[in-house]
Amino acid sequence: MGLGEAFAEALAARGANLVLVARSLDALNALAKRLTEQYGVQAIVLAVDLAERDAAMRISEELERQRIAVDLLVNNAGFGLTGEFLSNPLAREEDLVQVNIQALVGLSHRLGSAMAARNKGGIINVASNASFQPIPYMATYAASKAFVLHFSEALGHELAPRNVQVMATCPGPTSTRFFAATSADQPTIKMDAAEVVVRRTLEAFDRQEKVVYPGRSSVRITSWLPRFIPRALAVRAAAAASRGMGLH
Ligand SMILES: NC(=O)C1=CN([C@@H]2O[C@H](COP(=O)(O)OP(=O)(O)OC[C@H]3O[C@@H](n4cnc5c(N)ncnc54)[C@H](OP(=O)(O)O)[C@@H]3O)[C@@H](O)[C@H]2O)C=CC1
Ligand SMILES: N[C@@H](C=O)C(=O)O
Repeated sequence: MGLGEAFAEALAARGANLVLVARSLDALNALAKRLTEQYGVQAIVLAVDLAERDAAMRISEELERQRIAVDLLVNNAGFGLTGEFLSNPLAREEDLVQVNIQALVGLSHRLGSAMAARNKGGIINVASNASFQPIPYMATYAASKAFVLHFSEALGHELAPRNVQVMATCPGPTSTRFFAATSADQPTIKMDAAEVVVRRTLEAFDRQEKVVYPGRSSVRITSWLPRFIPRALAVRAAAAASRGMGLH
């Protein structure tokens, strides 16, 4: 189960109506049907490729057309690229920036504006344990997640007086399809379950936390270390970890 499906299920279990966004229409429809039947909520499906530059605009226009006001935006969609930066097609690297950063900024701006106007709302942005240091052989991905963390903290400060709560969640390796799409060699035993990561994320959001580390503590420690060692050493250590995961 991906983190997006786990968020959808946990929120449906709390009685929330859902707008589900991804590219895979059949999978979205199957999930919407299951959650509607199981939890009695409404679930609307929007099949959108967030790698397209106008994706956030099209989503917000469709929501306006259907007169849907979003109370909680979960910016979860994202993907990783591994290996040497120069060995990846530039178009894929640019897609990553578009999906992991630009779409998240676009949706935060468009839906965040509507929330601020209503003086009520919430945004959860999915960052990562990769947010805390540069990671050679995952360079663009880790940088995108550093962006998500910093952006969320700053936006949270700006939107707090408008009663819009913003939180970044920083999972460690989690058992989803994420790693299958990369060259990483990551045994499942070392990963957290998506349901646990989502439960801890939503509990932290309920406590009005700004940043949450919903993974196991051994991973959280690796997010502290770079604060206490020279940056060049942190980069070398991250490169060694990447090699350990078979990324180079
Ligand atoms: N798994 C992990 O170890 C960690 C993951 N994360 C982050 O969690 C988030 C969810 O990933 P995870 O569940 O693990 O991975 P999955 O690959 O299982 O899920 C990724 C989700 O993003 C959607 N998505 C990907 N590309 C696009 C696109 N171009 N347009 C629209 N939707 C897209 C996918 O749907 P579809 O393919 O149908 O479009 C899918 O729902 C990501 O932001 C990831 O970076 C953070 C830390 C750890
Ligand atoms: N666990 C992280 C990378 O190694 C991530 O998937 O974001």
